[in-house]
Amino acid sequence: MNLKTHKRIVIKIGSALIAPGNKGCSTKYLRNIAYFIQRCRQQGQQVILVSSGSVAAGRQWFNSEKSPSKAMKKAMAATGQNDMMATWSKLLDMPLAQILLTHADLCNRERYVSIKETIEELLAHDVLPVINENDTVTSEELKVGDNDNLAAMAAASIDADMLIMCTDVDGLFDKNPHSHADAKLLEKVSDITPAIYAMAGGAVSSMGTGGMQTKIEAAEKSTAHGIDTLIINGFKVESFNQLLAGNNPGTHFLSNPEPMSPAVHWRTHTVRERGEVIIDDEEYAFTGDEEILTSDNILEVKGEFSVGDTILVTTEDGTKIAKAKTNFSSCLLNYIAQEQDDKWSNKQVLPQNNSIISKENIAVLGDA
Ligand SMILES: Nc1ncnc2c1ncn2[C@@H]1O[C@H](COP(=O)(O)OP(=O)(O)O)[C@@H](O)[C@H]1O
Ligand SMILES: N[C@@H](CCC(=O)OP(=O)(O)O)C(=O)O
Repeated sequence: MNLKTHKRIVIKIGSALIAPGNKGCSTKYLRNIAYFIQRCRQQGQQVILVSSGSVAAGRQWFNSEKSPSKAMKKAMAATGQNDMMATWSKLLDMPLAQILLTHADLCNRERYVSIKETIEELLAHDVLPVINENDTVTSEELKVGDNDNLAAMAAASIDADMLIMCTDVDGLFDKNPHSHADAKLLEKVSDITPAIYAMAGGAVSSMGTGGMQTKIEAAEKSTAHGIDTLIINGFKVESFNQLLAGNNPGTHFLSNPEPMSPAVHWRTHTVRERGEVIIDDEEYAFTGDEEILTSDNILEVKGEFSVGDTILVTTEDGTKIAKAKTNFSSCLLNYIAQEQDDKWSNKQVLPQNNSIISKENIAVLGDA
């Protein structure tokens, strides 16, 4: 792992670094990070910042009980976002651009392309993009929910080659270091298996969202796109010195040498499925030009979806086969599925050999 060989770096900063101790924004830890960003840019590298901390920064202005309501958190975010941007502006001698996103923005192909084009333009003009989730407008359905996954989705959208997640511990340990004194740091992870996920303890720092679980999810997304991914301790200046010296100061998740195509990656790792089609368990070829999945194959349809939505294709035993764009609505597919159950009905609802899913950019899933 050598930072210097990377050209486009996404750096994600956790809340505890922005507003340590819940006392509003502080420059205490951000100075080192600002210096690191400046050095990267001097070396000719492009940097994109994903900054958490709006809720933590805004908290001081609210008479907040221990666990604030969703509405109060949104109000804190709206207040703290301003302080957070102002703090970065104070530390970074460069123009900054604020980009507030929701999951719905990233799932919509037109908006996704628009986000990518805007960031490309900002980078071409040496403006530093600062991304956060648009907490004020999010709902359960619309939100990413944590900035680790948001950073990975953003990194993939702009074809970054490195993602650095700065947090309050040295990296991924084999168990939560806060509750296990004998926890050992993993320096390199080449395969993100269920055993790696099992290392993430439930605990999250007092200010963070998602803990190690969401960082591993993010690493799975970004490495699949060919992005080298690091978790480092953002409290320690030494982490940044080591990075600049070309060393790995934390946990390095190795990028996949054979990354997915960007469109397949988007469908697999950014878009959420709106429903599910359960098919019979014959073998299907999800590549090539042949007809792939016809109405004859449908056993059951779950959820409500429209033409063009992304759906999950599974078999009866729950095996996930693919994520793909549907050519038909759930309403029509449900009708067809029911017609097939009716032995006396011989209705031909769809032309034979009419594929249920679009043949473009099918994401074949691991189980297939
Ligand atoms: N296996 C593990 N290795 C390291 N940290 C872990 C592990 N399991 C759980 N954690 C927790 O994850 C926390 C970091 O995540 P989080 O609080 O969400 O930080 P951030 O705000 O930087 O995103 C650590 O403080 C630690 O309590
Ligand atoms: N959008 C939220 C950050 C959510 C989040 O993921 O926080 P963290 O786990 O500290 O990176 C905020 O600005 O407070």
